[in-house]
Amino acid sequence: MDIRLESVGYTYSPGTPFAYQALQGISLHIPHGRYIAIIGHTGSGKSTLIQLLNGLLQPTEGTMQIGEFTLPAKKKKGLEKLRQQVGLAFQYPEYQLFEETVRKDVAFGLVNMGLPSEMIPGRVDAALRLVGLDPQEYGEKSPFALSGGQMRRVALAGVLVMNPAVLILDEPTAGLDPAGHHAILEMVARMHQEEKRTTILVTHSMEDAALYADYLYVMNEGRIWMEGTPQQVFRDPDKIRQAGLDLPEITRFIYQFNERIRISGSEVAPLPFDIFDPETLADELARRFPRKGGSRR
Ligand SMILES: Nc1ncnc2c1ncn2[C@@H]1O[C@H](COP(=O)(O)OP(=O)(O)OP(=O)(O)O)[C@@H](O)[C@H]1O
Repeated sequence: MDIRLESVGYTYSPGTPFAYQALQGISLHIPHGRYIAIIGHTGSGKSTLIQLLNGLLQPTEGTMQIGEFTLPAKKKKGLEKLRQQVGLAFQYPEYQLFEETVRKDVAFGLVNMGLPSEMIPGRVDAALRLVGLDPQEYGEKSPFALSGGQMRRVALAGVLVMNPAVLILDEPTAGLDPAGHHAILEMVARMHQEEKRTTILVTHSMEDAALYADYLYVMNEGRIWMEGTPQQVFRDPDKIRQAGLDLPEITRFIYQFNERIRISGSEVAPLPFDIFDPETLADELARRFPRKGGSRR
């Protein structure tokens, strides 16, 4: 499902004294199957943009084409269908859990869309497995008797059960500890690899954007400030900082390392800027500084 936005703008409460233009001049093309990250400081327009993408808001300027859907749409019915195909997991999605059991909660969207009841249990259990929860073990539990990370998985299963063509995750790891953070993002990465569903991650973490996404949009004051692969975007630290953001820590290290070897006139080769994970960095450094004279043992 390709996504195209042409000069899209969005104004809250237009024509009133409270009118506020949150987005302007947004043009972008996301081909199907990409893993995108949207980054930007607080208030830069990320949430407004993703609410446009799933039809919760309609553009007040410009046009959008999301698969077969054209926006602004004249009929509400089309927007409901769009929302089924573009799944949006809000920040702290666990606050939206409300049913007595995990299975009932995950089934909610399917029941609502009128899917025949005999088709529901199979889809619900498959969605639970997809997020790493055993349906036998968790299906009949109360969602409120689960850990924060497990609740988030249940909420995500409730989005995935609709089998959306596009999955949007608004800060999916906010409030989780480092292990929970890593587990959720690894799970999303695995699902993306297996299912090639367009995935859009909204994040404040430059590290996560660089590690997981193959294309980034940097938002600043309601506009797209930069876009490109992580390597392209993080090659311009001044522009990143002008948007109130910083480089991933590994990229900062690489800049400093390359600067040191340049100043010292060392013959060590500079590090490439396409490294975003510690293991690859360690390998590159080990190659540049092999132990002399073999093992000491
Ligand atoms: N309902 C609303 N009415 C008026 N202005 C709004 C409304 N919602 C958001 N805004 C304003 O629109 C701008 C963009 O907000 P948005 O929530 O899209 O930013 P964001 O990048 O998602 O921020 P955060 O990282 O804090 O979630 C902000 O200046 C915000 O104050």
